[in-house]
Amino acid sequence: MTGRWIPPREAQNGGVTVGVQLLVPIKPLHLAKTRLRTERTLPEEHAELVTALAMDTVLAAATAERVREVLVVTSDPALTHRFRELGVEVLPDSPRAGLNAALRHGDHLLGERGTKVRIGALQADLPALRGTELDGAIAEAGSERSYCADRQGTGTTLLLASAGEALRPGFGTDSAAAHHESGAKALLGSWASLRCDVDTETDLRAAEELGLGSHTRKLPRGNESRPSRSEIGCSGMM
Ligand SMILES: Nc1nc2c(ncn2[C@@H]2O[C@H](COP(=O)(O)OP(=O)(O)OP(=O)(O)O)[C@@H](O)[C@H]2O)c(=O)[nH]1
Ligand SMILES: C=C(OP(=O)(O)O)C(=O)O
Repeated sequence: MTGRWIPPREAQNGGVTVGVQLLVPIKPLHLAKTRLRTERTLPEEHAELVTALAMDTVLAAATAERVREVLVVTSDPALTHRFRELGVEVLPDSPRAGLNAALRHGDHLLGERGTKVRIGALQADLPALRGTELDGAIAEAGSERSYCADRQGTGTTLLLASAGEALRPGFGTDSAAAHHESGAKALLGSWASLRCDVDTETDLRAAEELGLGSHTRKLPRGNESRPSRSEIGCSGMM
């Protein structure tokens, strides 16, 4: 895909930039979303799936009125190329630095630019995301540090810093509780598309029921008829 998608919004309100800058972290493709991989998954198929999930997430987030800009944080060269082709800014990450380190790094880089913006983090695996639901969550957050839990209630799909503050990400196991303990307000709206992060096949089916974005929707599904990687003599890491 080529061509610019949607330019960052330049709205200003008394010198303060309006809207949230959302950081979307993505692991290198061969390391990401291991729970969606089976023995039968080909490396290039897996890379396409992870890319499609992230593209649908980023493109949907960019349609939200309350989002000024979406920035991908990754060290993956193919992802960097794909997103830059779309006109999405990509911030560099150091390989294997970890999710929270990647987000702190992105927050720091944006802070160095000196614009007074509100920072948030959005998971890259929300392929059914609707911009209107993201808008609803940002509206409910008001100016407070806030988080949106995933549909299981344990993880976090969206973290918003309060305006002018650092993000202080606490992603990882039980991050919803960690963000709650850090003083963030729980966002309680019933935004199914914002809560449906995709870690497993079951999650992917749930996202499918909500309506997948166009990149994920067009991928072939099901690989039961194909021989497994060991059957065709593949070994080692993807
Ligand atoms: N830039 C960056 N992103 C990361 C890093 N670690 C995790 N992420 C991203 O953070 C998001 C949340 O992570 P998970 O939902 O656990 O996804 P995952 O680690 O790819 O999936 P599993 O291998 O199944 O655990 C995903 O979009 C990851 O790609 C990192 O070190 N750097
Ligand atoms: C890292 C997280 O994602 P997941 O629970 O989807 O692995 C998180 O929610 O903090």
